[in-house]
Amino acid sequence: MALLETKNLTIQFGGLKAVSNCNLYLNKGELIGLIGPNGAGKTTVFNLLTGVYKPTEGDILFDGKSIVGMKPYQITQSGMARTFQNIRLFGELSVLENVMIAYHFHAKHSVLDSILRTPRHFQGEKEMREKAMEFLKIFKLEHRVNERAKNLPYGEQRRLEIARAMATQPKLLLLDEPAAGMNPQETLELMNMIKWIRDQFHLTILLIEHDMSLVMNVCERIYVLDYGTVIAHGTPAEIKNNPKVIEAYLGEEVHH
Ligand SMILES: Nc1ncnc2c1ncn2[C@@H]1O[C@H](COP(=O)(O)OP(=O)(O)OP(=O)(O)O)[C@@H](O)[C@H]1O
Repeated sequence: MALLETKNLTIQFGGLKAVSNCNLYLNKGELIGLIGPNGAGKTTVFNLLTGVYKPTEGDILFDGKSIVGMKPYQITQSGMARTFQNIRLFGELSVLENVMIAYHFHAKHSVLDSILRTPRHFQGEKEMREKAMEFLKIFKLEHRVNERAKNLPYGEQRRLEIARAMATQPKLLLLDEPAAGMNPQETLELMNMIKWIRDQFHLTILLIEHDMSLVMNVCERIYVLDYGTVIAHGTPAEIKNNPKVIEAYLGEEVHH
């Protein structure tokens, strides 16, 4: 069964259809790429999926239920997490605190427990800290736990953002250009890590990436957007040889 399915998803900004009749489906456990030239509508698709924008037309089914009209926090609670193209961390907070904040979504102790400092509060905090540490280890950030997020090198900030998204215990993880600004070695490590967390946590992942060669190596299927429309969909091998895709990317080179 599809974990996520969009049906004729469309959004119009003034005269511009940023996303037009977009049909995506993601089966449970798949790692899917969403690629396309600059301005193709990739981030807008994420904003639609996460409730930042409401579609002009169409539907989004998550785990079989429509999520159109739900608020972003409700969508997060229902099991979808994302990272952003421009990193959004709490720069002044420590690495550990950044992850613990996300974990609060699933906290078993209430705010009242925290205010009253009940035993449940301390137990809850302890569990949260342990869970957060687990994710930080996976993302090789355990040596940074007490540093302020803003002082981390760029590649580590990107990994921290993913660790934080993971702490909300999502079923679906949306990653917006996770390797942007990383060097080839960091990129390779990150891609291996993404594959690993997918397997380990039985996650489904949708990954936006500008660089085609990069998604080719990790994704099982790829959707290609151009001017808001899906112009191609298939396995990496199919996408690589698709004339429409080649044209869209060649066109981009001419324009830049
Ligand atoms: N809130 C908005 N209001 C008006 N236009 C918007 C809005 N958000 C996005 N757009 C437009 O929608 C189109 C798609 O933008 P989007 O950021 O989704 O593309 P993208 O594929 O993510 O590009 P990039 O690779 O550069 O990040 C662009 O023309 C953009 O200017």
